[in-house]
Amino acid sequence: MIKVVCAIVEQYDRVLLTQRSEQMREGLLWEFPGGKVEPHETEKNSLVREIKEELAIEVQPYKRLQPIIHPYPNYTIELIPYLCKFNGGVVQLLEHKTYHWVLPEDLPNYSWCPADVPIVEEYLQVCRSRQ
Ligand SMILES: Nc1nc2c([nH]c(=O)n2[C@@H]2O[C@H](COP(=O)(O)OP(=O)(O)OP(=O)(O)O)[C@@H](O)[C@H]2O)c(=O)[nH]1
Repeated sequence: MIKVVCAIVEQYDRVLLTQRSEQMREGLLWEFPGGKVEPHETEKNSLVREIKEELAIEVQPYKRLQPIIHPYPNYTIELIPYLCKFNGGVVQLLEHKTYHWVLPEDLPNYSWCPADVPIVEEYLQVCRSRQ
């Protein structure tokens, strides 16, 4: 199973989404940015590294949400979401097609990677519990 971490980066009342580029697996679908955890790397270190490599911004993971195990046709991933603070930098698209800063209420309107659908749901619950 491939272990993948993803970042729910919050700034003010919006959250950062990225669209995978055409050449990537799950091309053109939307995701929370992140990537595979390398051996001997902690989940948080891996997430900070991936976000810097892909988007050139600094994030600070502070809360792990419920991991999702999702079988794709040729491999299975464990997708581990973290709520993250935005710690600065300007987003540069080094791998993705595009990005959006989105209000939580608009999250269901995106074409998500299938593994992200329950994560979006849990995040919306987190947002509701804050009100
Ligand atoms: N980063 C990320 N990957 C996700 C999400 N949801 C999801 O199904 N995935 C899948 O998890 C896998 C992670 O691959 P990746 O391509 O982002 O990871 P990476 O940058 O480390 O990959 P690389 O080895 O191609 O450089 C892909 O199959 C991707 O489609 C998500 O929200 N974020």
